[in-house]
Amino acid sequence: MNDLVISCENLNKVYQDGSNQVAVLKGVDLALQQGEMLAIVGSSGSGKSTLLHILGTLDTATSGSAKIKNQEVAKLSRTEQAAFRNKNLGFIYQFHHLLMEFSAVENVAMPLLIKGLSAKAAKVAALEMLEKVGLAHRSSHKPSALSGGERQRVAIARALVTKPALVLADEPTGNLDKQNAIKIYDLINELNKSLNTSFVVVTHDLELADKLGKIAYLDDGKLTIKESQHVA
Ligand SMILES: Nc1ncnc2c1ncn2[C@@H]1O[C@H](COP(=O)(O)OP(=O)(O)OP(=O)(O)O)[C@@H](O)[C@H]1O
Repeated sequence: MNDLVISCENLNKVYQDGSNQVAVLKGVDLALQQGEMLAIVGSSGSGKSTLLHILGTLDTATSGSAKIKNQEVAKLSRTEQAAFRNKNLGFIYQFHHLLMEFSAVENVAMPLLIKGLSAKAAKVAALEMLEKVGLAHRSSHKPSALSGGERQRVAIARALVTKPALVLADEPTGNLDKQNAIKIYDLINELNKSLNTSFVVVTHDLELADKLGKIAYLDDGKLTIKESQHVA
């Protein structure tokens, strides 16, 4: 068994837009080893979110193969896909999607409660993860009492608390200023090193993309991958 966390071959996605067919992904190949990180860049509408959704089992390709941890995810039933997501994947979005009426630690504990952990065990693990993202001292605060950067840290802790093999992030710093965005990418690098979690991050910002190990350029439905110049 290889250690590929992502293996895509000849992935195609065609949207039916009224009577028009729109080909968004045209024969995308992608391989990522466990622990590697990848930034996906490309112009608006180039298909970055579409690709991320396919990798996240939230959408299916029109044709081709998408394996996550050697599992052809399109072959799973909807219920199996949900279980697969809970076990193997974490998600981070531009707008953190935290539950505003719950504290930071309650937000981070939520995926573990859904998995069936006891409230006590979930809280202990959530506090540990908040410590890793530098927010242990803000654990009892609700999102409304946190800064934008702190909220994104809580969202990262929530994505990682189940120890997923792969985290998929769509413009995770799109809502932050540059200084805070850089801090979030530094944190992603730290967590990648300590947990061996793979990250695939969609961003418009080439400078931030360069902080991850590889950059994939999506253009006219094709993906070109380059090693970044960044030395961690
Ligand atoms: N459900 C859909 N039906 C029809 N067309 C769609 C659908 N979803 C996305 N598209 C089209 O597919 C193309 C790719 O969309 P996608 O959201 O993946 O791009 P993106 O690179 O993430 O863009 P952005 O950077 O603006 O978020 C766009 O032209 C979009 O309009």
